[in-house]
Amino acid sequence: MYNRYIPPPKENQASKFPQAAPAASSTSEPDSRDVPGQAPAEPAQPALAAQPQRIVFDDANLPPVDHSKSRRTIDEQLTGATEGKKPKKSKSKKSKEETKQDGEESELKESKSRKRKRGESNQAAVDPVTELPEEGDATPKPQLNIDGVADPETEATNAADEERKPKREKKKKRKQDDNPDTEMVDGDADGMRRRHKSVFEKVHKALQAKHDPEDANEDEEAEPEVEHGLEPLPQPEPVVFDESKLTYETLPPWLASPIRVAPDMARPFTELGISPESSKVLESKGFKDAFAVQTAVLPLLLPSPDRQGDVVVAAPTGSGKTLSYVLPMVHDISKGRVTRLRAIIVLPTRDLVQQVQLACEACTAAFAVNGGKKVKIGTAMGHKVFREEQSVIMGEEQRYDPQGYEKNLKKQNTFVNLEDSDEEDDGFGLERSQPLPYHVIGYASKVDILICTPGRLVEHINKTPGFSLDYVRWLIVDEADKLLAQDFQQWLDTVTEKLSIGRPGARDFPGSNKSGVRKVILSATMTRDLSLLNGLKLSRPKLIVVEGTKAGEQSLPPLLKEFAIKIRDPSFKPLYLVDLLQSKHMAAVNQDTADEVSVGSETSDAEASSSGSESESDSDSESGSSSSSDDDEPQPTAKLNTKQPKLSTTVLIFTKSNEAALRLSRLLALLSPDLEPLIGTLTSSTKTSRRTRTLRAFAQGKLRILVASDLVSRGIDLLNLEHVINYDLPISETSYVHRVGRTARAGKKGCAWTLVEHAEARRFWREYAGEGKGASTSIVRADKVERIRIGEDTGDGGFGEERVKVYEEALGRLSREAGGEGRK
Ligand SMILES: Nc1ncnc2c1ncn2[C@@H]1O[C@H](COP(=O)(O)OP(=O)(O)OP(=O)(O)O)[C@@H](O)[C@H]1O
Repeated sequence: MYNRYIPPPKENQASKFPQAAPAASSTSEPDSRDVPGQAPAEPAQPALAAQPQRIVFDDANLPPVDHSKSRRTIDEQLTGATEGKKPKKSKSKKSKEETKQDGEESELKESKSRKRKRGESNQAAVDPVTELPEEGDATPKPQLNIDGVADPETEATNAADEERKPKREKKKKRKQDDNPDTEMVDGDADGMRRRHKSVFEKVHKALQAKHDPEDANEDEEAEPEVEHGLEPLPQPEPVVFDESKLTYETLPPWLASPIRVAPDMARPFTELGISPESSKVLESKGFKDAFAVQTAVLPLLLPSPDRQGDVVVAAPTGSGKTLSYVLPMVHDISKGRVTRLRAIIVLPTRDLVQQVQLACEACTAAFAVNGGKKVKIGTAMGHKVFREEQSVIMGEEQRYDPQGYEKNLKKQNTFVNLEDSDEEDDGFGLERSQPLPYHVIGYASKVDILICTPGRLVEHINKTPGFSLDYVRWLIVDEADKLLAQDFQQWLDTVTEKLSIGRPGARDFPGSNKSGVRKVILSATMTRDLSLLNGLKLSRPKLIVVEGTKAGEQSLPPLLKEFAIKIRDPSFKPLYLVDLLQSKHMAAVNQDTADEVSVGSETSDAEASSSGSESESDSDSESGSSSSSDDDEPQPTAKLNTKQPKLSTTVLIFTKSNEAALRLSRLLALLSPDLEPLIGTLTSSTKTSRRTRTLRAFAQGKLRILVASDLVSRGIDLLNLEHVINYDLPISETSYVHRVGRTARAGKKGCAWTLVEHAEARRFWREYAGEGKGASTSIVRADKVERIRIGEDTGDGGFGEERVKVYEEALGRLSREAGGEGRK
């Protein structure tokens, strides 16, 4: 195919159109749109004025009208020319105008006589506006200005039409001769219509040509056609849009060009600026070498005169992000003497608050050596009564202040009853002490680091007397994508506002010229949404990512193996789960996993039993909410497993809701009583103290199976957890990444199993596994997801009769218990 040569459009092409567009003949007609007060083209005809349809504007009732604007707009529409160009008229144009004026005069006379003949009955001719739409185009209207008077500027462009007038006159005459009757009634109107029509067509054509240069060129002076050979004309290189690149480049440089760290990188802490003494303590706690993400983050956060910006970390689950910020933060604070609130760590759940508290405590010991300050750590997460929490994190201090002392003394004397005064009831959880002479009672932080949930932090900011962020120089936001997406009580605005003000010198970093607040933002699934990140008001941020991932991708731990199990009949899904738990697949995958646990030894452990019977409420007696360890509990009529199951590994099972977790936990116990003592339940409605006990029992190996809602899908570090089972499909790729990331942590192996129902298969394979037609996933993984067959013990895709019977009995019992019937 060869391209046709198209001459370029002439520059002044558009400006020619007005000249080509003739003025409507109606310029010489009096018009119904005449506005009194402006000189009409000719005196109004009394007969016409009597027409009932005619709209006559009365000067007295009308405000003065400035039509110049609308006229200009209309003209511009028509001509495509600006006013500035209008005065440029050619000589020939001028002479044409003169000719036209003569023609106008004669036409005016002719028109007058026609009108006299026509009389009052011909309305259409009276109001040309009603005729104009006949052309199917509103464009002609502008041929008349809004006063009904021909626009002189438009008139000037009508010379060409005037030249054709004699022809039309002749034609009209011929027609009149042919049909004298018509002429009597419609002749004038028809004549006008034809004239309008021809004008409109030309204008229309001109306007079209303006938009379609190809057509316009046809009317133009023909450019000599350039003949080409048969070879195609040289074409520019086709532009290939690399969408990923485009998206990437829309990010600011710090997000688009992150600092990349190899996932297998490891270095001794001493090489990263941690003293040998501190490193020794860390080693004794199990932290021998720094993990990859720590090797990148520590140098950026440890004291240094040149590296001072904020840090954003996007690294896989279990890669050691916690230590990467806790170490430098504690290191910095341990250099001080006075206890002030220096750091805030914000986390989405209480369990994570407690977990990070343990990590902080491990590190405080490491930096308390060599005379460093023993950093004090507090938590605020709403697990205690507010006043109690206040008294844990804030305390009174006697400050020498004679002037303040006198002032307070005067104030106190003005209150008759101090007990009732507002002054006394300051909402603080401590009994107020009496000030020493010449001292005032102030409030001071009892902790250097506060680990908290966002809602509780805001409460303390708003309600706890003396609670201030004036000295805070570290703000850590862990699981940032979650915290930024859900703005609990507008916590971020509240905190950033407080951090933006402060006393001079209060935020100075010891041993550095840095002053201010260092922000460290972390997640395994870090958002690149700038509208969210902007809320953090980061200063000169740097992004750390683990190599192998691009913007918007989230990588799984390298030693994680993933499996998918097809569920042929969802109504038997719990049986598939039981079969998986009792299959050879549920084996230890790491050498150092605790020895095989026999059921008999576990049942004797009181703590495991109590933890295993986690319930949704505080009451252990609440039905349907726990896998009770009552000895006298009757067993299902037919036993599923005659052999003693041995679970040599640890399993975390995710369900879609609290309710589902509780039901499944109970059903598992009913279907497989041998497993019952090993099962614990974790849901968001479980009391914090119970959750803590369950987690401890699991860490000790007393519990081996945890059934949980998504409460523990983020951040929770379950020691030696080897298998994660997605009993219910997670709601998103992000949720999948966090759930399966509870295993294969800290360089260990782990397995993730997903039960996939037929209706979910498409979504799972495309969006989560990234396989099949139209696959699209943000998840980066070392190996493909493997398909595993489980259950279906009859070989025909179903379960044996005996199992189905047991199953139905268990379901029946579960529903009776849910209906209020207690456990026997
Ligand atoms: N240098 C280290 N040496 C040995 N173990 C480490 C080291 N750093 C961290 N760990 C351990 O690795 C595990 C995972 O660490 P951490 O909880 O910080 O991971 P994470 O990256 O925050 O994961 P998530 O994104 O799931 O919250 C923890 O058990 C932690 O104690």
